[in-house]
Amino acid sequence: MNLIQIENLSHSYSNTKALEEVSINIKEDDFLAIIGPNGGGKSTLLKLILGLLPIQNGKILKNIKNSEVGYVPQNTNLNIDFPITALEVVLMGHIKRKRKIFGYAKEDIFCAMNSLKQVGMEKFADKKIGDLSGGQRQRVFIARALCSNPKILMLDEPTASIDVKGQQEIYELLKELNKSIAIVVVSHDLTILLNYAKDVAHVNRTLVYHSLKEVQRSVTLSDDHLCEVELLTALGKTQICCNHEH
Ligand SMILES: Nc1ncnc2c1ncn2[C@@H]1O[C@H](COP(=O)(O)OP(=O)(O)OP(=O)(O)O)[C@@H](O)[C@H]1O
Repeated sequence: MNLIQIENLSHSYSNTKALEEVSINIKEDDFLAIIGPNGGGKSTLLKLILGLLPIQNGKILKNIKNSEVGYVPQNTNLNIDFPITALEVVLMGHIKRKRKIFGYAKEDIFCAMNSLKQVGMEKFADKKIGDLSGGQRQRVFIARALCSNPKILMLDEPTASIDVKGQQEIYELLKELNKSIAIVVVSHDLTILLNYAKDVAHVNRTLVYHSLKEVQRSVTLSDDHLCEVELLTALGKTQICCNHEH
């Protein structure tokens, strides 16, 4: 089932045309990587899907509620010195939360703990967010986005400034979550493309969609090792061809 249908979406900022005639569907079991050069329009696309920017041209049809689109923004490492625990960060994402005068409602804490459990961080509930590693912190932000039981989880550069081991753990977590939630990741990191994503959308004002299996097959067929530049070049084109010499 299509959870989100995007049809002929265009968006401009004063004189800059950021997106032009972009169409793509997001289905319930998708693991979609959105890649492309700096300034290509990836964040604009994400913001339009999330309703953070008004639609100028084209359509976004959602077969789910807005609250069922979970979002993990970029740069969530900001304000890590703020004295707040992992559990409190997750509670902040609880849309139905009834704030009591002192503390939180029991059912909200139960829900938040459940989200922390989903990302393997329940033992760190009372730790200050600033005392966690980059990878652990990102898991907490994912838990926050899981609070509203999303059908799609959208993440903007989820592994930026996280060490390799932490990145791997985040990807494995996303793979696990993808058993029941569609995952959409904006990333410059090709690991996610090569090992985790099922499909890829290359966004550079226009959008070119590829099934990743087909891309990998065509890129690896002509070579023993996968050249990242070739892969990116191939993804930027409608026709994939990697028969040239190294
Ligand atoms: N608020 C804004 N006002 C004016 N121009 C903007 C604004 N936001 C983005 N742009 C321009 O729109 C284009 C697309 O930007 P966008 O941030 O969507 O790209 P991106 O692919 O997410 O880039 P990056 O990979 O660097 O984050 C760029 O040319 C950018 O300069």
